[in-house]
Amino acid sequence: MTRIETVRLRAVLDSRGNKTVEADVLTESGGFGRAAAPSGASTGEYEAIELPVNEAIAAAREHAVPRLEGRVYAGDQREVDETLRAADGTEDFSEIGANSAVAISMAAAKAGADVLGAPLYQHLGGAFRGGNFPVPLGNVVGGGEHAQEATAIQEFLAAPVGAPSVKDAVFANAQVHAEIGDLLEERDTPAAKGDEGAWAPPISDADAFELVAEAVETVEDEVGFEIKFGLDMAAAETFEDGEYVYGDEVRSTEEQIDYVAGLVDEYDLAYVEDPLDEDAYEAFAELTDRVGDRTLICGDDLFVTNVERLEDGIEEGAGNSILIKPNQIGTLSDAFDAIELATRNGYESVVSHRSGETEDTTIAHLAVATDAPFIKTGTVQGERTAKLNELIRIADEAL
Ligand SMILES: C=C(OP(=O)(O)O)C(=O)O
Ligand SMILES: [Mg+2]
Repeated sequence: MTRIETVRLRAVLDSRGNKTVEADVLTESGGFGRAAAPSGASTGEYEAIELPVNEAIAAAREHAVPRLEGRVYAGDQREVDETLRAADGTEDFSEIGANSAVAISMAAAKAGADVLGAPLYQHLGGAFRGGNFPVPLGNVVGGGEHAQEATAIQEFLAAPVGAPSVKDAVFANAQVHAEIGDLLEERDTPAAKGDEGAWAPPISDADAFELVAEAVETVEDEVGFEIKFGLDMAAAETFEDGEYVYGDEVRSTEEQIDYVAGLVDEYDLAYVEDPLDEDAYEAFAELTDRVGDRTLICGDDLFVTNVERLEDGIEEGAGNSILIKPNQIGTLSDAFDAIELATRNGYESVVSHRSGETEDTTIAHLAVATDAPFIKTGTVQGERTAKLNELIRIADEAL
């Protein structure tokens, strides 16, 4: 019933104005799914390979599309994704591009859901999913690789952990974003916005901590539930010759661990992503030992949504949380496997967007389908609100 009839690929624009791959999957019974690949700026060294868009499309048309059309069922996600892997023939999708692979994988999932007449999260997660919603981590101030002349730390994230509903959480994050805009104006601090719509003021990290702490406290009082905040330190981007270089601050590994542990306690951080380099399993484990009982230490560039890297992390006790970005690994099945392995081992999953995004909403469904406790998908700007509004619709059973 869900046999794939046609796969169409095209180049479309992402939120940075770069080209990205969009896929349409049509089934013989009239099912339709469309999805587009996101794209990172602070990409991990061990991510699957994103090819130049025209190359990715040409290679996928040559190697993957003929194996899918008329042969594979869109409703059988494992078979779709195994076919993509077989068509590619490499570990890292360097033949057809992880951008083509993930677009086709997600489009097939949507076509499968369409034929079944079920929302995507239910097709992916089964009949018992849809009751739990992720806490959205909202990027409100940022810099690093996402904005020039701004904070050295890549992302300051609002974390409305006490919100009674996903809708309240989404609105609270937007309130924190607005409050920071007001505070910056009051202080005559000019601020552009970074790739994800977060404020990108030309201030030090220390000033940004005070700014975010004040905004979070104000909004917490207004909404009446607990809002914490967290960070994506994207430390692999700042690791040079064995040292962490954040603006004028240079720290050894031990100093970086002390610094982050101090921040966790001073600001009661709920979440710290990539506080250390992408190869620093041991240092991750040391930091997790020190503060893992009171905060999430999340691996993004460390784990790159890769089951093998996560297995190594579990063995060493590195982190207690994994960022899940389907395009880092290339297919939805791989992303599912990483989430399931994480859950079985007490690691929290944070389903995530990329800094370059489209209006695609697949990750909202993936988070609900897997009961992921967190989603990181921005705060404002259309390509971010597309996912947030989809979460609200899912909660409202309005799909
Ligand atoms: C979303 C992120 O940025 P990018 O997509 O640039 O890797 C991140 O580092 O978590
Ligand atoms: Mg990150």
